[in-house]
Amino acid sequence: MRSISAMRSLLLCASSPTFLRSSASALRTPLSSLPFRPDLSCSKLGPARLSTTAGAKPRVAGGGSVMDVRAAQSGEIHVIVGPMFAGKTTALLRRVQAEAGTGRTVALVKSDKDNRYGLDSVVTHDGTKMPCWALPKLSSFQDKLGTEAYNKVDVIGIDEAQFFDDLHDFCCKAADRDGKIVVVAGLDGDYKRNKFGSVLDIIPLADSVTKLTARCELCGRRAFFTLRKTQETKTELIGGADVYMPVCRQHYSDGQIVIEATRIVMDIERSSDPRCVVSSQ
Ligand SMILES: Nc1ncnc2c1ncn2[C@@H]1O[C@H](COP(=O)(O)OP(=O)(O)O)[C@@H](O)[C@H]1O
Ligand SMILES: Cc1cn([C@H]2C[C@H](O)[C@@H](COP(=O)(O)O)O2)c(=O)[nH]c1=O
Ligand SMILES: [Zn+2]
Repeated sequence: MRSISAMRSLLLCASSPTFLRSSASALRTPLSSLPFRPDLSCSKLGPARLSTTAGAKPRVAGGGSVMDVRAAQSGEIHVIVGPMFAGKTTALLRRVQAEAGTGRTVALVKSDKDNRYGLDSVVTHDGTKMPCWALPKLSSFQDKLGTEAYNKVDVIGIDEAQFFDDLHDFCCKAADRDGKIVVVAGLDGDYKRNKFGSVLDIIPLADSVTKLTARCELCGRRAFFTLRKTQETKTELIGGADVYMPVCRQHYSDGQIVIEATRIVMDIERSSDPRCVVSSQ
């Protein structure tokens, strides 16, 4: 009993404003003092990668009571997964744009492994763009921005989340400790339908999880999987429609058979090629 009441006192103490760490929401400042105020047009590319629009809106209205302060501190994690071409990046940009539209300060991050369209922007398969930070790891985000700017960020959008090894730790800290809204988009599975990176590890941390589907390129039904069209077997292989296609369950299975058959034929051709004969000695 004593330990339960001790725990309760600790929790009450932890919810007092003085105990609370400084956070994005607590530090929310007039927009005029923010470092960047670009026009948040997805199709416009500019140097600024922190975005907001007019009239900063507090995450929790009015009050000022302990409960309000605690609620205002509370971060969120929203996860968007699905195969390639499902619209994950489109959904991420829409969400981040909507948040910026309410006056929150947003920052967008992607892995620097994804150099398909340059490193200064997140780009969807149909060409919608938004400026971003391209980082090797998420732990470098705060350093890149500087602590002052980091504290002013309300919403962090992460694209290509499967490429970040430190995704779990970063999301935990950003949402739980720093009160950020974190919106994560990434592949839940790789071309073999194995879990990809740490994306699935953040599901237990999430407020919401959305699994999107694409259209099967072969039959037009809903596509849940990504088929790799080449013989390359390494897990990470940057590419677009040249290398991958979204497929339904049936065409994923058929695709594996075709790819395996192609591999066998190529192996046979290679072994019967006189230039490839290896001495048995
Ligand atoms: N098989 C495909 N090949 C190329 N582009 C596609 C294909 N299927 C859908 N798209 C386009 O890709 C857009 C989604 O792009 P995006 O949001 O970048 O998806 P994701 O991030 O899930 O890969 C769709 O709105 C559509 O215009
Ligand atoms: C399936 C699969 C994909 N990738 C790479 C290919 C692309 O560069 C990205 C996914 O981009 P998208 O925005 O979701 O279209 O991931 C990979 O490296 N390995 C895979 O198995
Ligand atoms: Zn199909």
